[in-house]
Amino acid sequence: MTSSYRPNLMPNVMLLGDSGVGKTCILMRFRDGLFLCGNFISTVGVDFRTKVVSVDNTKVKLQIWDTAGQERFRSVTHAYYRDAHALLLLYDVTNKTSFDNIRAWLGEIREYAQDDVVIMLLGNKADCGSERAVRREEGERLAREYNVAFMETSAKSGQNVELAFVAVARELKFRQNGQQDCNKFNVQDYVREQTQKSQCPPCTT
Ligand SMILES: Nc1nc2c(ncn2[C@@H]2O[C@H](COP(=O)(O)OP(=O)(O)OP(=O)(O)O)[C@@H](O)[C@H]2O)c(=O)[nH]1
Repeated sequence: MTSSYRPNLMPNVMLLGDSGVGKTCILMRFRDGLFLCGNFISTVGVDFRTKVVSVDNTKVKLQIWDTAGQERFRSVTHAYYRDAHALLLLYDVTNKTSFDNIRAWLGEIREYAQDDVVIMLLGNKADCGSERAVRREEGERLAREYNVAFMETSAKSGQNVELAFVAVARELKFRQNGQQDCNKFNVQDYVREQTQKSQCPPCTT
């Protein structure tokens, strides 16, 4: 029956961050499980994809907007902020400038997005160990300062990519159910727990 495929929730999720940080690759990894190595074609304006995720028994159809990081498209992308329910804000851990620019991105978010938008900061390209220019702790500190969730990701290895989208889907589902004030779900705690679990050494008992 078609009704079983009807999503309960269809939030808009936007990908933001400097050009080249990996927004399109994160989306391709999440949606199609693919990574096209070395294939950098800058997004023009805004691109759109959907993917359904299950949160407990709720189907959440994420409507994902992949924006161009290039400055010349800024006025186009600003027009979409207002309709976003969640923002995944990326920097590239091998590119210090992209990290330094996060404060400016957060300023734009404050100016153009809804006050209650869910924001998650992602340090992408975590697979590039030897080229790293931004330490994980720096990302964590910045996220704490702005009171947003944080994790490092890799579109190449898939590290934390699914988790990032599922975490915002969970947060949005709980908010829609009016449970945001009940301490039942907190996206920052959830992300911290889940990333700690994945970093734990294997159990020996
Ligand atoms: N090693 C590594 N490379 C990545 C990763 N994510 C993206 N890249 C590479 O980074 C480059 C840019 O990726 P895109 O996803 O096109 O970047 P973007 O943020 O969408 O860029 P704009 O569309 O210009 O805003 C490509 O050459 C990708 O192959 C990652 O997690 N690890």
